[in-house]
Amino acid sequence: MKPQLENLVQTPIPTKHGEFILHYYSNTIDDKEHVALVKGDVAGKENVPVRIHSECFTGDVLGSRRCDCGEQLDMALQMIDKAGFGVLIYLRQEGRGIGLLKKLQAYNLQDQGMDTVDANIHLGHLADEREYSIAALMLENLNIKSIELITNNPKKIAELKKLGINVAGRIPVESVAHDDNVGYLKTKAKKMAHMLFESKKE
Ligand SMILES: Nc1nc2c(ncn2[C@@H]2O[C@H](COP(=O)(O)OP(=O)(O)OP(=O)(O)O)[C@@H](O)[C@H]2O)c(=O)[nH]1
Ligand SMILES: [Zn+2]
Repeated sequence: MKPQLENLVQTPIPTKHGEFILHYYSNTIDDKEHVALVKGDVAGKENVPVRIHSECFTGDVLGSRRCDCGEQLDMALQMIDKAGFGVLIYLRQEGRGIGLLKKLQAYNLQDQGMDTVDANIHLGHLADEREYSIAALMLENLNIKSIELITNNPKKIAELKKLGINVAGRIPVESVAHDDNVGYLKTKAKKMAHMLFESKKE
């Protein structure tokens, strides 16, 4: 049976990036609380700016400097606010899908010299175990015709296209690298094909 999604509640959330409507979804794929933060009128629209953000408790909530997630979240909301319409889909697939416990273990392995990809593999996981069918169902539920995806990750774009989402373009979201995350960002560029440091490539 095709996975099902239900839009159970919508409620206004005023943020520092203006007013959004938070949509709470239940689904038949997992028991996680996936949400979409929607600004303006997106139904029936083309080229809607969309950020599909995977949960990062350490980066999003604690402001960890090991990664760029918190900054990307903030930058994406700012972009959507500026555009006057758009969607932030917040998927509860912590740690690129391996969960918080394993991500924290992976951090300790990274402190012993492994990079973010090898640490996942050492723990018996894939480098990236995420899956975007819930995001695709949310976009369908919101009746969005085509999106401009806020991302540096080409794999995310390819996965969404495979799920039938019309990705009309990409909006880069590059934070400023610093000492605590530059190694992590370089690994993402080198091993995961993220479009980072492009202007600095010779
Ligand atoms: N396993 C693991 N997960 C991480 C690590 N650092 C961040 N994450 C998780 O990675 C996810 C974010 O993925 P990223 O690869 O940073 O970015 P992306 O979403 O693929 O790409 P962008 O759209 O460009 O941000 C979140 O779920 C984080 O919890 C790490 O070192 N190990
Ligand atoms: Zn993070």
